[in-house]
Amino acid sequence: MEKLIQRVQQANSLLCVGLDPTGDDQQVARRLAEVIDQTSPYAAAFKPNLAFFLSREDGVKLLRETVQRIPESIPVILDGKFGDIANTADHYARFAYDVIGADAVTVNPYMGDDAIVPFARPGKMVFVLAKTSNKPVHSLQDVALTRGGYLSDCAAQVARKLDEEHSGIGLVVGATNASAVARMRSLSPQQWFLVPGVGAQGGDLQATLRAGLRPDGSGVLINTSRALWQAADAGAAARELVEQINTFRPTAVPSWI
Ligand SMILES: O=c1ccn([C@@H]2O[C@H](COP(=O)(O)O)[C@@H](O)[C@H]2O)c(=O)[nH]1
Repeated sequence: MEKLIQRVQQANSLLCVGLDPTGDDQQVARRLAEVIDQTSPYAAAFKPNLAFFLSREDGVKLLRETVQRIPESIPVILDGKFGDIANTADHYARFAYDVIGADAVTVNPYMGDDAIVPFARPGKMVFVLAKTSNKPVHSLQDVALTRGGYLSDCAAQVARKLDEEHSGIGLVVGATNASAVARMRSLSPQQWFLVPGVGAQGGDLQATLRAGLRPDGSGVLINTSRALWQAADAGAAARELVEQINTFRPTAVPSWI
């Protein structure tokens, strides 16, 4: 978390650059290098999605090389949506942190605390799926509880409890439902949110930031993947997005000026 906070301050950015590489192997290697190099000045974090690498023959090698290309000062969140019993989760954690060199992961909380805790190593961050961005059917997350609230609230409560015990536990909250973002923020006033859904999924940036930003103008990482991958100039697109995000937060002078 310290690395993330330092980077957010250094770049004056809450942008998470998603890396969901598509195309043939040669194109992908070239485009990954281009996107990383062009967007690095504006990135608070990078988020490679594991599926887009594992679907290639040399996917793990490509993922390692991708992470190695990212400047050391910028946190890498490996979006693997891991979630299994503790001894299996421990192997996923070794893969993410020791093999790949990630600073953080995404985890599916459905199997409970022991699916999450092995990832909570000192100096690492864990983003727990709470209210995801996909629409429209949330037959589990939107189940209404008899005590009030929704099943997704339980994920937020588990993440908050684990954050108090281990620190560095945040939430994944989709940008496609601003009122859910607000509800998650009321349940987790201090935790970091990883927020996908802006760009290709049509999430409302302004409404999301209004609902999700902490009073200090931080605590939210806005992820966008396809919109940057497909941009003619990924650097310009990233910069523009950072500027839009910063109009909704108290800003310092960006480092790139
Ligand atoms: O709720 C979630 C959790 C994760 N994702 C992931 O984020 C990116 C979004 O990509 P876009 O191209 O910006 O739509 C992708 O890797 C998803 O797997 C999510 O979208 N929603």
